[in-house]
Amino acid sequence: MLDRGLKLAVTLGDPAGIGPEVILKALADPVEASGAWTIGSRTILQQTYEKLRSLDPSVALANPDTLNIIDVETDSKWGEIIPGVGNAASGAASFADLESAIARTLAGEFSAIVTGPISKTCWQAAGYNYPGQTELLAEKARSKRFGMLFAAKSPHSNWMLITLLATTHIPLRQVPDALNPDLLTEKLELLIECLREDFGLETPRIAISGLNPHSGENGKLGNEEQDWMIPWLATQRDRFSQVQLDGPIPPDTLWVKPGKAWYGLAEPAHDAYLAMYHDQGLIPVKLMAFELAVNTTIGLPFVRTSPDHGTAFDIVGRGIADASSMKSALELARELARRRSIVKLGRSAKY
Ligand SMILES: NC(=O)c1ccc[n+]([C@@H]2O[C@H](COP(=O)([O-])OP(=O)(O)OC[C@H]3O[C@@H](n4cnc5c(N)ncnc54)[C@H](O)[C@@H]3O)[C@@H](O)[C@H]2O)c1
Ligand SMILES: N[C@H](C(=O)O)[C@H](O)COP(=O)(O)O
Repeated sequence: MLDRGLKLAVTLGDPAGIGPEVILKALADPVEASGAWTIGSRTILQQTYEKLRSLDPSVALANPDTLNIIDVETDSKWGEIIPGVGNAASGAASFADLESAIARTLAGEFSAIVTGPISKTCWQAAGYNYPGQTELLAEKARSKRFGMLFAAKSPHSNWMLITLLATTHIPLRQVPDALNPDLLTEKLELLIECLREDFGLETPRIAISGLNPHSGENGKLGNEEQDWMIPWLATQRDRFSQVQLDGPIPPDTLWVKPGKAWYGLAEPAHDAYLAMYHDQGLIPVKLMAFELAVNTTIGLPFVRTSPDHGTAFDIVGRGIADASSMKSALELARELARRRSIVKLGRSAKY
């Protein structure tokens, strides 16, 4: 087997959130647990295990005693970690876990990182000024070009819904100024590379969203489409003759067809979607596929996936957190890492 020895680093995310719960639930499946190393507090895993067992002894859970754990205990100077209450201590812990996972992966110890959900507010409380895990991963890996891509496999049709966000963790007010031809070129190039290398789509069909209502309605409802998006797209069509590039498509109707394809009611018209901003792309993704979608960072020298949900502090300790997205994140990480190792083997065989 080519993936023998494939090792995944699985960070707990914010230890006060549902990360530890969804990890124990997902790793209850021996296939998911194989090659997985959790990075974070053993004590938190043990406490979560005992709490969930006390709520429902029949629930399928990995026993921490059977897991590979890289134990990272947080310095007591940060104070106490309180389940369901994110604070500086939980922020410092999730930051330290991720730093450890990145350093170990860059050193060759792991093939991929699967991150539990963190709270950006708690990172800020601990003094870490990053908009999210994506940006820390890119900085540590020295990746200048990177992107936040969501992938979800439809249980109705097996179709993979793939969405890249052109802008990510910035205020909505800043979006129009952040968008420009250079940024979209970078994101489009990354998307095409990823579709080819990670998803095996050599001649992908990509739908590019407009920014304004009705894509600006010929300049009546906004000018970005007329001023630069339409000319930019014409240039990209010349550059990528093997790629179908449609757009700028009015954002309100762009996700109607993928919605039908997701439920198996129509053939998909595109292989991937480029959304202009966070919620433009993620409202449809999470509406269709909250339980299954995976957040993956593209442009890194290693594979990184994460569930699409957050810390869900409101349901911590109740035993009701759904682990499906974490399971999908583990599966996609394995699939992408395996694919990359095959490509690498192929390349080295040629020389
Ligand atoms: N991968 C990540 O690190 C990641 C992803 C998304 C959000 N976040 C962060 O998480 C924090 C909380 O974000 P939010 O409240 O907007 O979103 P959230 O996803 O944490 O919660 C939204 C709602 O969905 C529910 N929910 C979430 N995951 C669930 C699950 N697995 N099972 C059952 N119900 C679930 C929650 O109870 C809540 O009602 C924020 O700091 C945000 O930035 C992190
Ligand atoms: N924007 C993502 C989402 O809404 O699911 C998530 O916050 C990503 O965060 P990271 O950069 O921490 O992966």
